[in-house]
Amino acid sequence: MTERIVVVGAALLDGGRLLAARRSAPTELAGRWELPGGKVEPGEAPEAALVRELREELGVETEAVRRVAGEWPLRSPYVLQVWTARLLAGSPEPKALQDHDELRWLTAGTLWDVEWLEQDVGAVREVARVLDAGGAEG
Ligand SMILES: Nc1nc2c([nH]c(=O)n2[C@H]2C[C@H](O)[C@@H](COP(=O)(O)OP(=O)(O)OP(=O)(O)O)O2)c(=O)[nH]1
Repeated sequence: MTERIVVVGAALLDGGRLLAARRSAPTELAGRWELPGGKVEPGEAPEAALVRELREELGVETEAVRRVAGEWPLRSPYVLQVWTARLLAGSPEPKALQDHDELRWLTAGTLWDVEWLEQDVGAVREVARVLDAGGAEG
């Protein structure tokens, strides 16, 4: 059996905008933009990993809303799965606390203004469909 480890990416949506994060490390990924998130730990639900990672990396309180259809291969044994997410009432604004050096809220019209990690492009295309359909609400 091949081991497969899920990396959860958050499509954090707020007012029709998506939060993109620029990686600061490791060198081969630094400077490129991604969906904030990280590795799901053994026995952890992906939605819980998403909430934990966003708290650690961005200092925000969030909830996962729904899975975005699809799964994207990363460097073996990792695969990227994406959930839409929203900020809970009273959450602080996101800050680049860990792993990132810049954050940007993107609209459907500015989604491709940043240089996404190549392996994220398929996922961001799916998120674009969610944004076009009106966001995470509902
Ligand atoms: N978070 C995130 N990671 C991504 C994306 N695309 C992509 O290739 N990756 C890669 C980068 C890393 O090699 C891996 C996730 O690792 P990470 O460093 O964000 O996760 P983590 O906080 O759990 O890592 P660790 O330091 O605890 O090992 O997946 C993406 O959109 N979001």
